[in-house]
Amino acid sequence: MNEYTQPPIISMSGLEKWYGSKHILKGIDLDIYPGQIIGYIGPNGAGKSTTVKILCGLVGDFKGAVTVDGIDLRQNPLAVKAKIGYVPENAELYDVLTPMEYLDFVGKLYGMQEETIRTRAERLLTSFGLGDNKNKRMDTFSKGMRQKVLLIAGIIHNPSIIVLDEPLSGLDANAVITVKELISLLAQEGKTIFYCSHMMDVVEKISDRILLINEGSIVADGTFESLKNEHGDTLERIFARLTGGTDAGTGAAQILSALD
Ligand SMILES: Nc1ncnc2c1ncn2[C@@H]1O[C@H](COP(=O)(O)OP(=O)(O)OP(=O)(O)O)[C@@H](O)[C@H]1O
Repeated sequence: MNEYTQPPIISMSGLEKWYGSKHILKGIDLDIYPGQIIGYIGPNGAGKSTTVKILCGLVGDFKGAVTVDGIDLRQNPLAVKAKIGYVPENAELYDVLTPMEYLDFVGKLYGMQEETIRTRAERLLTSFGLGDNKNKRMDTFSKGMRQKVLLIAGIIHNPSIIVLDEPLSGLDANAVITVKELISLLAQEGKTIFYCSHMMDVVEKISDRILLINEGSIVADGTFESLKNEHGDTLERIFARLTGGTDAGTGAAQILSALD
């Protein structure tokens, strides 16, 4: 199973997005193949979330074409949404609900049977250490607990593509390990993972293909090994070199001197 034997599961061509006069995405052409773990990295404001929100049908009014498993996003957004599980970075949860109620709501939006939702929700909540909290209102939850519920909501319908926007923010070290492991297992099952993150060490380890976006354009695309051979030894340095960033020492020194 690789890019040469199967058609792409996600195809973007000439993808452009403007917000008012701001040109956010400047022509993205990408073919992503089943089972790939894509690490999508780039500086703040580069366009990562915008790309994935378009892919997930949450942002419209774009130029270019997006197809998912051969389905055109513009023509059939509902069919595309059914194939994708989206885990946003900081979503508003319905705080007054319990995880079980929230997951029931989400599962029904995906047309799942009540019994399947309940069984899966209970098993997933237990796996994430939230079994004892499944019937507690989420307004009492910590950031990490909420993030876990969002993760579960993103995968409960067993989608073939999972899009994660900074899924590890707020998670403790144990949960980070669980999610990293989960991403690998999901990919082994043939699911495609599209993973936006600033955590270079994690991206380096789990991705089999890294995409670097800078100012709305993809400036690097390859395995970590191939990027390393071409651009530098660590993902942090590759990132800094290709996005015109300063090295960490210089940046920190500038901040400190601004306090003089
Ligand atoms: N709804 C919106 N209206 C206007 N501008 C927006 C909107 N959403 C995003 N932008 C702008 O689009 C640009 C790209 O934002 P985006 O959230 O895609 O970046 P990102 O790469 O995900 O950044 P970060 O790493 O900070 O999450 C930013 O300049 C942002 O201000």
